[in-house]
This record gives sequence, structure tokens and C-alpha cells, in this order.
Amino acid sequence: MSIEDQTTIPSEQFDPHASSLNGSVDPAVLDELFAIRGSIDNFDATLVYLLAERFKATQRVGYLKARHQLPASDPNREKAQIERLRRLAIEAHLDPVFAEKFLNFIISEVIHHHQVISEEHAQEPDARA
Ligand SMILES: C=C(O[C@@H]1C=C(C(=O)O)C=C[C@H]1O)C(=O)O
Repeated sequence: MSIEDQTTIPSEQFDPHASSLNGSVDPAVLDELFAIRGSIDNFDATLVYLLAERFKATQRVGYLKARHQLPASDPNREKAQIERLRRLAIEAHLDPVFAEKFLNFIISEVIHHHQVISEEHAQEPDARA
């Protein structure tokens, strides 16, 4: 099943107050916790949209590579990206080890997508034939 086929979950079904702490914690503390969690929920939504846009761009790269028989991965590009991201993470007070792991996780998924696109492309009849 492709991502597009999956049914969208209406955002109203999300309970921002879902918690295992309800009933066991001072209501004032819970109020403060829920207020902070409101920001976390906004950040998470933004991350999803950012990742979706990044994957749209990398899918375009995947089709370009498949059309021109280019390899799915580009290790020198990845090295440069990881060095840059580590520097940015340090500037931003984010753990650079985490930043590197996170980028590597995303890149490996992108490379897998590129391999799938390349295999699908190889099975298609050659338009020039
Ligand atoms: C997107 C590309 O393909 C791969 C994925 C990358 C990424 O997700 O940033 C970077 C390099 C490649 O290994 C690319 O070559 O630009």
C-alpha cells in the first residue's frame, strides 16, 4: 500500500490531553504540562510536513537518477552533508551525534526509495526501443 492510499486520520481524533498521568498529578502541574505539550505537538506536525517536502524533493532526484542510470547513493555528498549538519547542530546546541544519526536514518530510507525507483524503471519497456 502506498503512502497516498492510506486513509487520512482526521486531526480531531487526536486528544492533546491523552496522558497516563491524569488523576494522579496536581491539576496545576498538568495544566503546565499540557501547555508545553501543545508546543511539542506543533513541532511534531511541522517535522512531518518538513519531512514530507524533503521526501518529495528526494523522490525527484530518484527519478532523475533512474532515467540517467546514476547510482542510488552518493557517499561524497553524504559526507559533506553530515559534516555540515554536525557543525549546525553544535551551533544550535543540539547533540551532533544525534544529528548525524538522524540524517543517516533519513538518507538510508531515501537510498532505499531510489533503489526501488531504479528497479521499477529497469522493468519498464525502453521508450527509445
Ligand atoms: C538525494 C540524493 O540521494 C541520496 C540521498 C541523500 C539525501 O537524502 O540527502 C543524499 C545523497 C544520496 O546518497 C542525492 O544524491 O542528492
